Amino acid sequence: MAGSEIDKEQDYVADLYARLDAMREEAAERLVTGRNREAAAVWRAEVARLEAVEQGLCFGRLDMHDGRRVYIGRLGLFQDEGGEPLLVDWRVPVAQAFYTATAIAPEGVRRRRRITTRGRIVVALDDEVLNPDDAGDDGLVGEAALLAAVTVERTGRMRDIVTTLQAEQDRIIRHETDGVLVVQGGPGTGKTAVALHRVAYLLYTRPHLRTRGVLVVGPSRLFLDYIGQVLPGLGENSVVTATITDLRPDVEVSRVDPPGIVELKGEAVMAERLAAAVRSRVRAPEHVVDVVFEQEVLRLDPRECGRAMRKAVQTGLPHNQARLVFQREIVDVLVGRLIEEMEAVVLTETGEALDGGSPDGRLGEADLRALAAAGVVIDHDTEPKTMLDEVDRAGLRDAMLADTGVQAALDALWPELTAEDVVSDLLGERTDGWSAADVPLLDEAAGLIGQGGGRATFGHVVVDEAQELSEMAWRMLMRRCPTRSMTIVGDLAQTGNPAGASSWDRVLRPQVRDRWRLARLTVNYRTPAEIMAATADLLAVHHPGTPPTRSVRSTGEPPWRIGTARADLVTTIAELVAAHTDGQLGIIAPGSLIEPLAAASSLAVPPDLTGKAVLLTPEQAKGLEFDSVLIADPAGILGAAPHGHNDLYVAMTRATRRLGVVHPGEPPAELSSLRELTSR
Ligand SMILES: Nc1ncnc2c1ncn2[C@@H]1O[C@H](COP(=O)(O)OP(=O)(O)OP(=O)(O)O)[C@@H](O)[C@H]1O
Repeated sequence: MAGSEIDKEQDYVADLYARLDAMREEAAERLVTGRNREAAAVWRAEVARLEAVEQGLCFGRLDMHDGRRVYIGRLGLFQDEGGEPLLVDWRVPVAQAFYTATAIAPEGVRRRRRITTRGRIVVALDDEVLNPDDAGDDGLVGEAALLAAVTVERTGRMRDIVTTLQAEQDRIIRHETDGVLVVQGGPGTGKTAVALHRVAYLLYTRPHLRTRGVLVVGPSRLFLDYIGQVLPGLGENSVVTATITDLRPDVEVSRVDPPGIVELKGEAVMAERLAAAVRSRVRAPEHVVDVVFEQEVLRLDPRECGRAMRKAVQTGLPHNQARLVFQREIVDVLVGRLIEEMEAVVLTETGEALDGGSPDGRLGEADLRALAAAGVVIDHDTEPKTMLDEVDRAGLRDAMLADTGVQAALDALWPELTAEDVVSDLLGERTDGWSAADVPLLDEAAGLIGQGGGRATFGHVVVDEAQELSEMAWRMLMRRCPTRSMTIVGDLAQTGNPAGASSWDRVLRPQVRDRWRLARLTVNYRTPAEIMAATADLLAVHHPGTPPTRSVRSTGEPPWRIGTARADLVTTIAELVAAHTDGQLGIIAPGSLIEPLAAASSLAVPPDLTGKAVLLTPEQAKGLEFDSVLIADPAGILGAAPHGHNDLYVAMTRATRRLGVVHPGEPPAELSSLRELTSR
């Protein structure tokens, strides 16, 4: 590329940064002089957005057949207000061709130019002329830049891929569905990256989501830290990230359930059981209930109770709120009864006959006669009057509701519940702490009894590693997304949770019926072909029919295995870790080996993702990646959990370059075809 061409682009890029600097200055000034808190918040967000786009502000240019030239970058810049665009945001329609135009379908593009910058300096230009005559199409766009991006050394923090997004990814990012979009794809196909870029896209194209809020759910805090820089790097700082457990910060998780229990607690039928448990706490009495109020014994008929209960249930309110309706109904009955008795006393003093009045406290015929005999004038033109007016009745109602005796009687019929009581009663255990699998149960119970007030909801929810969610966790999430606008990404072959998904239809249909669309990603950008080939046996046995992903590159380095005596496993791994110098190393081991391996190699527990060597379980490794991966005791991983084969698959597919396996004794059959190293 002629130096002068780089110089020209350098001048252009320098102008873009100058414009950016001017906008930053203006935003900073407005932040200082802002009139109120809302204005300050807006300008603070704008300052953050403008700061975030410093690296790689402009990364592409399209030269169109009609002579237009479009520069593409992380945000839109204009000459001045209402003026010519200098830089087009990657999310606007005209920028799409940068990702999708091919020689066969050039979309009006004559030339696509990639502009690589370091800081504010243009260091390389890479041109593709889209000429239908030389369309050797492997489906990849900007292959050189893509390969450079996927081979770069990993740092323990995910980066955005806005400069090298591929067409199949771009189509998902811009998918127009309002409902649920499920993205199924094998390991390394960019599901996480795509989900996060889709968030940035949706926030840009549907501004109302900024106020409604976007939630990104991930499998662990470790994973959320790993992806934490991506959206800010795209200028989006307003997204909430959480694990399912984080959504209930009031619940302290302190126990781990065995897999069989996790599975049971995750099943949707638990929702029915909880609902039945709550319903069973409301019980109509079989006999008359005596309610004592200020020395009066008021009799409550089972039928009256039943009527009040039905009325309360018919409101459809949650248990604790419906309880208030029930109480009001019953207290009305009791007040009526009390008034009857009070009036009976008055009337008795007149020496006349009684008819007991009517249940609502209105005067009966005999009462009216008795009152007339006593010289009380009744105005027959208006409603028959009781001797006590509405104010008196209201006062009596309040006094009754505040009375401990009355409350005790009402509580026995319809008790106030807490979610904690409902769940521990159902589980038949008075727990000394909660497990992660209990959280969706507590949340469900809170919804049933009306404890969930103030629960945050979101306009769009992204679920990553979505195969890990139990049916109960899905219910919990749906309560936070009333519009059911969601992007769900995952891989059913990687399910590790015993209560996780084996079919998208099965988990989603009960929630959204057929309002979901499936999109697939097929190209593996992380794992080289040699490593994917080594997973073929595992996939064939446990997920027959699952199409293997197509790796974008091979490294010429097949994965290897080393057999050791069990007693030597930890020292063998320690030696390999000590000898490792090339890039970031992930050591993936069954939970039982974490402590001894950490001690032998001075590795951090819990893992530190920015370390040169990171020790984790397959569960913790989910969604992460390392330059090299060492698997310790694959048979231990296979046997440690019901979905051990999926855990091993996850472990094997975390490497961007090299994979090694150390196995005590014979290797598991699925790995026996790996090249065996006899000496290290
Ligand atoms: N178009 C792309 N350009 C550059 N890098 C890419 C591209 N697509 C994906 N990658 C990189 O490939 C790696 C894998 O991506 P990601 O973690 O999103 O995959 P995944 O499908 O979520 O994987 P898994 O299911 O194994 O967790 C990441 O390093 C990501 O940056």
